[in-house]
Amino acid sequence: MSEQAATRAVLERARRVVVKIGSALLTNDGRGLDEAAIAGWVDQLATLHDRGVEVVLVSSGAVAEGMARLGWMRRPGALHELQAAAAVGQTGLVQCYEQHFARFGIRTAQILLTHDDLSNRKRYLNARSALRTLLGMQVMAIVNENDTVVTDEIRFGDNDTLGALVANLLEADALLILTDQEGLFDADPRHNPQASLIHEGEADDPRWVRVAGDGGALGRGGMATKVRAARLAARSGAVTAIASGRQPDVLTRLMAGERLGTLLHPEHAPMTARKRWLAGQLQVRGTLTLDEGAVAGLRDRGSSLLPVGVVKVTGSFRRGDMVSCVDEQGSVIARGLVNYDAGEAAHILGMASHAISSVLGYMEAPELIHRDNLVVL
Ligand SMILES: Nc1ncnc2c1ncn2[C@@H]1O[C@H](COP(=O)(O)OP(=O)(O)O)[C@@H](O)[C@H]1O
Ligand SMILES: N[C@@H](CCC(=O)OP(=O)(O)O)C(=O)O
Repeated sequence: MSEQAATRAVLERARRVVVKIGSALLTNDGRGLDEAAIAGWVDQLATLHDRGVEVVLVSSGAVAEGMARLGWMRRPGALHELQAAAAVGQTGLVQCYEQHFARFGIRTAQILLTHDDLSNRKRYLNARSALRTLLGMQVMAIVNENDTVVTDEIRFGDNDTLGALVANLLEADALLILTDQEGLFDADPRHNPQASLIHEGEADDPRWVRVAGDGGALGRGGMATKVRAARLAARSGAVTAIASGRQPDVLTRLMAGERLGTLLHPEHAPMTARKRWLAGQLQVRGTLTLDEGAVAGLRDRGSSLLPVGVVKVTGSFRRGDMVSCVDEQGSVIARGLVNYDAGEAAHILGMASHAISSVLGYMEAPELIHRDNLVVL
């Protein structure tokens, strides 16, 4: 078997998949939901469901449908208006899916998540067990961001990231991202008609970040967030396909191993669930700059981060917050939950751990970040 065929066969074997359908595709050129297209994807999802593939759907479209229902021609800039449009549109979105899945006797459930839900460990575990239970009951879960309650600071914004985190949560075999382009091109085809499609590659390949641009008028993150989503999904071992939702039978063809769209596969062994949860956190409260020895310790030996390897502390964080670890050139090396607040960390940086109690008057822990709470990126 050729290497390409072997790669595509991953999808033939996939038993649990997350399918993400983007705004750019769902929304009939900004005139509300494209119901005929939705009916077509539901037909394919029902086929996969009948074959015993476990599917979770991440669907955008609430804001666009809300705008159409409210008669708004332009996407509002103000957050409270976006929240209102999402509230109006989300009911229509789920109703549309529900009606079409009912043709196949498939029950549906709506799950609205925020970044907070996935960063709080307890709520993350709750979301995971609810989704697993729904899968066990063969219910089609339809996930979206809970746009009505998020603020700019804590929103995913695009649904690619949300799709990847759901793939992580469920340890899905694949993330299938449907959009309005055939896949990832070596330049944005909206501006470069000569751009050519990338068929296969590794999710972590730095070249993809350079070629992936932003989104169109309807979508949010463009290819940049799809490439990032593929990297996130790879952390739990999932392969990501990016393909055009307008291709007839795109989902069933992808799952039959057909060479459609772009396939980005994981290069490394999957991280543990806890490390993935750490890696998925978006809110970072500060930065620790590490010397060369500490960078090598984290990268090559999986060590904890000790104060002696830190040369600079920035930001205002408390014990237990997420901080970023960078090298002296500013490249991000790792991320983790810190054992000391910013003021304490600034006092003990560069010191041997046995000196912590004499400087601070106490010692919470000998390391600034324990290796169990640290994820190397
Ligand atoms: N390298 C690239 N390859 C393909 N599409 C790209 C690339 N860079 C930017 N894009 C743009 O990304 C858009 C898809 O993303 P987006 O508009 O966010 O859609 P969705 O709502 O489906 O997530 C495409 O319409 C395309 O113009
Ligand atoms: N949560 C938003 C979707 C955000 C969005 O458009 O994301 P994307 O489909 O990734 O471009 C909505 O339902 O309108």
